[in-house]
Amino acid sequence: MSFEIVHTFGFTVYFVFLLFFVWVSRFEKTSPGAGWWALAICFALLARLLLFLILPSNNTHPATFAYAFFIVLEKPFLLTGLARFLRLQIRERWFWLAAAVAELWIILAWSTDAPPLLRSIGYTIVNAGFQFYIAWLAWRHRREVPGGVLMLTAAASLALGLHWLLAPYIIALEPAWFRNGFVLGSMLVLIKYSSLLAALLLRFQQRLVDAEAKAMGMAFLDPLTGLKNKRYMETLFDHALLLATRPHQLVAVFYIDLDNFKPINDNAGHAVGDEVLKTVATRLQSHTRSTDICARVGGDEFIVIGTQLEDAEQAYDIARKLLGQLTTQIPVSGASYALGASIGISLYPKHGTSLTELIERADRAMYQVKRNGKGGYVIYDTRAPGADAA
Ligand SMILES: Nc1nc2c(ncn2[C@@H]2O[C@H](COP(=O)(O)OP(=O)(O)OP(=O)(O)O)[C@@H](O)[C@H]2O)c(=O)[nH]1
Repeated sequence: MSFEIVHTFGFTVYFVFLLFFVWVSRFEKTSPGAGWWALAICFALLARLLLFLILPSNNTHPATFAYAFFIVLEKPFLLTGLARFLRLQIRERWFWLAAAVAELWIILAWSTDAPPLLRSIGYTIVNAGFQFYIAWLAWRHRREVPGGVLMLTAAASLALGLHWLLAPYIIALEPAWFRNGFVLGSMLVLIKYSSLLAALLLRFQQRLVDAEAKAMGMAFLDPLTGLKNKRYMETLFDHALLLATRPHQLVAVFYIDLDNFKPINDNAGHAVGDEVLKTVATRLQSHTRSTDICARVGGDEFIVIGTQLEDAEQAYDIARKLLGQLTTQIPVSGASYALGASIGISLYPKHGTSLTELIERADRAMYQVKRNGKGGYVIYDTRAPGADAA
């Protein structure tokens, strides 16, 4: 490949990356780093451009000087970008100090016309050191970005570090390697910047997904108990779940209202009341199937939807089990509290085919238990006073 083609390809790709980084840095809520990486790639681009413009003059001296000078400047920007992106508490001034020492070396070595190997050794060590440090940081924090892209950053940086250390010796032994080394280095640089760009975009996407999940959680979960809330039952509950039951199977809706919860609040305080409600939620959840739904729909009111029941008798068994759990003393901060519960039950499809209908009938059945002295369970009965005509 000719010198011009290699470089033109290199500039174009670097320039596109520069635009990408600038573009991504302008997204609101993007992790920091993109702006620093845009600056870093600017220096890599500038170094290449100068090499391209000066080298054809057949005087390699100013070309390699300019290249060395600008390629060193890329590194502290690159590392600062990574430190900011990963929110690392590291002393960034050491990056700039190392870069300043390398620049001083370059100026002194070139102005005193030191032999090529001596000229390059100072800045190749600093460049390689930066690359190894980037590789180590990216590897250490590889789990913080999905998709393992930071592992790619680490691998490309490690390879670039080795490249920087070995290339001057290889070129001294085999001058024809200069162009191959340049192409190889450019490829590794591109892999590294691609992985950093991917890391930015993946983290951006991860934050969106997390924010969405949090918003959904806040909207449809009860903040105290972590159970589903009333809004979930009204808007998100999948009615198809009820209908998905196999033939000859039932779904039972249990409307649970705690008995004598108010005195706990009044005597022991709201905070203890809250702990009691949390224990109730845990007990309901741990004594129902994972396919069942547990929700808190009011202060001390809960709904459990039991799916795939064989017969109505099984609904009684569940109600008995839940009642047993709720009447077992609840320990909070060294004291123990006694509760009771009134449970009304409705069955799909016998008492309704929509969740609203089933909840309303289970609620009525629950009130029947309350009226009869609390502490029990009953299945909705169309013949009971206040029930709809069958
Ligand atoms: N600690 C706590 N209490 C709550 C919360 N939400 C509602 N409550 C209280 O729960 C109580 C519910 O009232 P009731 O259902 O009449 O109380 P109860 O003693 O169980 O009455 P019965 O159902 O007739 O047995 C009220 O005192 C509300 O203030 C909450 O999030 N935390």
